[in-house]
Amino acid sequence: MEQIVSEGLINSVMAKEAFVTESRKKLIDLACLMVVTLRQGGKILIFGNGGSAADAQHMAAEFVNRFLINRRPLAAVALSTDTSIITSIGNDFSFDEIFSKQVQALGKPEDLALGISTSGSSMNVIKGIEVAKEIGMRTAVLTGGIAGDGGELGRISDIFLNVPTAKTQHIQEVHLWVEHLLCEIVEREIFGEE
Ligand SMILES: O=C(CO)[C@@H](O)[C@H](O)[C@H](O)[C@H](O)COP(=O)(O)O
Ligand SMILES: [Zn+2]
Repeated sequence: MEQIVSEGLINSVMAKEAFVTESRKKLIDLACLMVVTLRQGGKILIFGNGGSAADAQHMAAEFVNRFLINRRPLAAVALSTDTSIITSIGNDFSFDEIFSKQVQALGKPEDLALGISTSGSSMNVIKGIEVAKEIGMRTAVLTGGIAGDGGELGRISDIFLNVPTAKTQHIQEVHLWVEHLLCEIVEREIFGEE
């Protein structure tokens, strides 16, 4: 048990370090894309599966309510939360379309689609990003995997932030850290130290 704790700590820290070494600039680029989107009256549509579905709604809550500063709400919607929409699309059409149909319904060219996938290969996230591109939206993804190219999602998105480790749990741990950093940068850029 001691070993599990020690290895978990070391691997988690190493995943963060590897991410920052590779993607510090891309993190800032994505934060800037979010700032531009929100300043121009666009919204951020966030989606992913499992733990990443939880991340999507966690992040949307930080934007709509607050992160560190009391300020006006920022426009963000998690597409992983409406069980009626998700089950009806999954039941009547395909689970692959649970995000793409919502992006079609809500997305506007001035919006940003943010997909989250530790494998970079979940078909419903890929389809969500594809539809966002068709609409003319900005697109970004948080991915993982040792290849470092973000998989299919990395290939089709404007910006991808990849966590270069094979372990899903550590990719998710870094994703949450990155999501909080994005919220902090965006909030400070738009509202300063209010
Ligand atoms: O939280 C975890 C694993 O830590 C799982 O729920 C995980 O998110 C699910 O298996 C997802 O379906 C994985 O999808 P993805 O990240 O590869 O797109
Ligand atoms: Zn998990």
